Amino acid sequence: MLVVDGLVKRFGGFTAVNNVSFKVDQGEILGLIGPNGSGKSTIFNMLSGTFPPSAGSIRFAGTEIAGLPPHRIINSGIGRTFQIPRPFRRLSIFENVALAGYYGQGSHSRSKADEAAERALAMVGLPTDRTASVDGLGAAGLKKLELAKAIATGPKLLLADESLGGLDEAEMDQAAEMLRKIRTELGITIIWVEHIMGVLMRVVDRVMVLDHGEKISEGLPSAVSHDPRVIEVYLGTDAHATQATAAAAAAAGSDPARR
Ligand SMILES: Nc1ncnc2c1ncn2[C@@H]1O[C@H](COP(=O)(O)OP(=O)(O)OP(=O)(O)O)[C@@H](O)[C@H]1O
Repeated sequence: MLVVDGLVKRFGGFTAVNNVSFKVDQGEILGLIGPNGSGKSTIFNMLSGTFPPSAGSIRFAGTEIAGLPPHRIINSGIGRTFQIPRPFRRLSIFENVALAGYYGQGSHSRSKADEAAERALAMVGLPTDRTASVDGLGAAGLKKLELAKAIATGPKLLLADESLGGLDEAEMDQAAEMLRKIRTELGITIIWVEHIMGVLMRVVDRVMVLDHGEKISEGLPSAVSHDPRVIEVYLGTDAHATQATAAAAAAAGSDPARR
């Protein structure tokens, strides 16, 4: 579905992403991890058209999209969430999501945008009435709103920049379950950037690890969590817990009822 080849991003003389290649298959959840500043958001920004790559190719569903503007990319079926939710505070929850739906579909039908908003809000478990205010939402609610906005754009591929940092255990579990549901029920392929390995490793099919803008590891969670380089640059003292989570997820994954 997505084939990225030799992706490079330079900011002046600084190379933030250096010759990164990877593929994502239809229906997959790929975890994208790495230390702060390793280039994860920069990759998302290139995939979503926020800025053009300095070099390299991004093929989505067979079409080259590198360097296209964000509205063209969103209309082609790539949606994204942002780490820091910034909803329009003067609009209701519904209006925020409907606006995203209106922008994302490209065809500019108000009724289709409203329908997309209703479906997306029901999916994430937020009120579908037209007047509920954004002001009542806490951290978990704002993240749901962010997801609903992305879903309303009708993506085939979702770039989820989650950052579950501010949430409690139950809310994190719910957010992880939500991504699974989005994949299973809506058939949306997902790339997920998240620092909390105890949640991410339970959900993803594969993991790709960046360090200083370069891909240093890629594979099944169980294998990547044992990779000495990944432990050295990223997992550190979390390595054992991460390995245990990945092993438990692999065991659960062989049970079809859990997939
Ligand atoms: N617009 C920009 N101009 C200059 N440098 C930038 C720009 N955007 C990102 N960078 C630099 O590129 C590097 C990669 O940043 P990026 O935000 O992609 O990392 P990240 O892996 O997403 O980090 P985090 O986990 O903290 O979100 C960093 O050194 C950052 O300072």
